[in-house]
Order: sequence, then structure tokens, then C-alpha cells
Amino acid sequence: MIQMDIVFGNPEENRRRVREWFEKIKELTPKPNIVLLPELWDTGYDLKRLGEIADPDGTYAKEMLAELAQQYGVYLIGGSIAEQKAEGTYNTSFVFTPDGQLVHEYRKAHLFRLMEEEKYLQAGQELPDFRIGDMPAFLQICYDIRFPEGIRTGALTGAEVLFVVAEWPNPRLVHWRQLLIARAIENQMYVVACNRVGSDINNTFFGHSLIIDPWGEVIAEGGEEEGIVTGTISRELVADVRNRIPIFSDRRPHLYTL
Ligand SMILES: NC(=O)CCC(=O)C(=O)O
Repeated sequence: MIQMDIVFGNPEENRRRVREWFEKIKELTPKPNIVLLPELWDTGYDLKRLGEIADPDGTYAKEMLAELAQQYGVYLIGGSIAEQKAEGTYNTSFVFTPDGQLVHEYRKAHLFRLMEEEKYLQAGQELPDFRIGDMPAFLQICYDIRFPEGIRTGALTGAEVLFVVAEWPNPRLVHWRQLLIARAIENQMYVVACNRVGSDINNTFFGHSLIIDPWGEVIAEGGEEEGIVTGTISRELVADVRNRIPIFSDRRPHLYTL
């Protein structure tokens, strides 16, 4: 995970920085095969200027991220960007395979009022559904993790890993950690969550990107500075935890209202 700072409202500079971070990824051993970026890494939360700076149909981001995925031979969960569509702007995440194919697009479904998203952004209408190799995966953008129903939907359709891309600010570090750990335990899935660091005119961001295993153990955690956070995930552990405590076959859906 690239736990980077983001320059407020300056997509060109942020694209340059993302390319620079990929140069650093080249130096890692073992070489990573999945890379994540944070939420709105191109514009930050400069929502008032989206009319000027949002990416038309995500064209710049898609071209650049496809090229990086291919050049570095990685699955790329491309954080999210401000995507300008005819009907408005979305907070959109693109997922690429190591040969540079765009395999999934997810638009943030839950808009976060504390950061005025509902004033400037459109809400996405679909939940994600994709695979990383043969591993079924799910993806959420920041505030989405407060809605366990969405993530449970992903788990019930088979997801074994939840990727999260975020700009989650102070003072809610406790919420960030506990929500992510809970999502991992209750769905017996890996959670791989990339948060930005630095600050903008309204907020400071604490990083603490996390990799949590399906038993709820934190296996990697970033600090509050820029950096790369790495860890290893394995489908075997998901299967093992799901066999040990078979919550999916013990569910009683007829008792639930949601
Ligand atoms: N960018 C976001 O969606 C932030 C969500 C957040 O901070 C929260 O507390 O929820």
C-alpha cells in the first residue's frame, strides 16, 4: 500500500508523485503483486473545484494506472479519483490486472457529509465484484466501511479479501482501526486498507494503513508518515478460519430484517 501525502487540488503533481512511488516499489523484495493507492489521490478533497480538476471519464487515471500495472506487473487497486461523468462527479476506483486490463470500476456508494461529499459528488449505484487472480475480492471507499451490510453482501458472494482506499482524518483513528478489525472478524476475510497521510485545509490524516487477517490479527500497520506498507495474504488462512468457526452456515437469515 502506498501511504502517500496528496497535494490539494493538483492532479498533475499527484500523478507525478504516484509515478515516483512506483519507482520505490521496484526496490522492494519480494516484489509485490498487488498495489493499493489511497482515496481521491488525484485531487484530494478540493471538492469545490471539481468542475475544473475532475478527470473526464477517468481518462487520465485509467491510462496512467493501466500503464503502471503493466510496467510493474502488479494487480493495481488504483485508490480512487474524481471522475467527471455527464451526470456529475463520482469518487471512483479502478482495478487493473498485471497486463494492464481494467477489470473493475467501483463508485463510492455512501457519501460522507462531514466532508461535504453529498454536495459535490454523485453516489455510486452498484457494489463491486471482482477477483485478484483466483481470489474473490471486494472493495470499499473510506466511509463505506461504516456500512457492514454492504461488506456482508460481498462476503456472501464469496469475497475473501476486502480492499479499502481512504482519506480518513483525525480524530477518528479508533473508529478506523476498530471498524476494519470488526469487518475482518465478522466476515472472516482479509482487510487491506490504505489511508493517506498529511493534511489539507480542513483535515489532518493519520495514515495507519492496515492489513488484518481473517482472524482479526493486525499483520501490518503504517505509521503517520509517508511510506509503503506491505504484507502477505493467503487463501488457505481464510478457508481455515471459515472451517474453524463456520459463521456462514450458522447464519439465520430468516431472523434478520436486513
Ligand atoms: N473520506 C471519508 O469517507 C472519510 C470517512 C470518515 O472519516 C469517517 O469517519 O467515516
